[in-house]
Amino acid sequence: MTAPTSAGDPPARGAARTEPARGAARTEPARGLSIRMTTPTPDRTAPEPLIRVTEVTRDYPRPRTSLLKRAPVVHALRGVSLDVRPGERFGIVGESGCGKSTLLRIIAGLDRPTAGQVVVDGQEISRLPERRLRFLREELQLVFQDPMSSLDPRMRVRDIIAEPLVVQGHPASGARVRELLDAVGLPADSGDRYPHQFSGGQRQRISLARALAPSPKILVADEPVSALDVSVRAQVLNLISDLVDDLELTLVFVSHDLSVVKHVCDTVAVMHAGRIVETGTTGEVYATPQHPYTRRLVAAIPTLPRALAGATTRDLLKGALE
Ligand SMILES: Nc1ncnc2c1ncn2[C@@H]1O[C@H](COP(=O)(O)OP(=O)(O)OP(=O)(O)O)[C@@H](O)[C@H]1O
Repeated sequence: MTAPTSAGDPPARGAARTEPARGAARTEPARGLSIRMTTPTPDRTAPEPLIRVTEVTRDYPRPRTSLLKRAPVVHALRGVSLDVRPGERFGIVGESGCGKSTLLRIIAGLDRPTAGQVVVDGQEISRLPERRLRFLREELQLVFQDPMSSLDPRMRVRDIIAEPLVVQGHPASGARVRELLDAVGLPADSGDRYPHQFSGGQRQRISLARALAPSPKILVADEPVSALDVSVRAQVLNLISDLVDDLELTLVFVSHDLSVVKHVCDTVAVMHAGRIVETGTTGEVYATPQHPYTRRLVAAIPTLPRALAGATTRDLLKGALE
């Protein structure tokens, strides 16, 4: 990723990458999907990024409070620039209200910037009419925070998963739906059931299966585990990570939680008040944060006391069990 900067910010880190590439050969693909067997290594030398955001601003008008005054404006994004390379796992972190979801919506062509440019796979999308965004609807798929509200409760799971294919005019065979269910670790008969018959983690697996149905190049995830029980978060994060590897996806992953981004992403951009204040590999940003805001975020990551870090549940409950 090329380092984005905003006027007045400390310099963001450069394009140099010191973190080892996530390139080890894998032995097993995600279950049931026909895929290549090696993990993609982010292509640091690719001439063109898959996503290039240049000086994007987004202002939202607020309701007028007085006839005599101009309507106030929320500056949700203030000159954001970033590049995401093919195969990169790009995390965006920052506290609530800093503009993460707005940025994702603009990258996904669901909202338009007030100014600036967004190029996805070589096409400038920010001014394209909806009918010319069809390529984006196929290449880029989204997973949202709350699977219950993003899955239609009246539809069977098989129809939910097939929906993006049907909308795009592609055949949606039962075999393809079963293949996708298998890839996300759900039993084949899940297709006959409804979303409310699944747990939160399973519903997020359904969302992932639906997102993967059109074989996208880019997966965009907006806080995909923050509505889930802590106990299932790691499973869903590992699943996302494996699917991204196995299907050679490019991932854009938003979270307010740095430890979640560290788990999944190789690159991170830290957002604060509508700007990106720091970017770099997750390794460098977490080890040596440069911007004061990043330093505060990193310092706030909860860590177990060293003595407890390697302890088993039995060790921790020892006194109570005896
Ligand atoms: N459609 C809208 N109309 C008016 N203001 C908006 C709209 N969407 C977002 N905003 C405002 O823009 C700012 C950025 O919002 P955004 O949802 O992008 O932040 P976020 O970092 O994703 O926060 P969260 O994690 O809470 O979703 C906020 O002040 C928000 O209130």
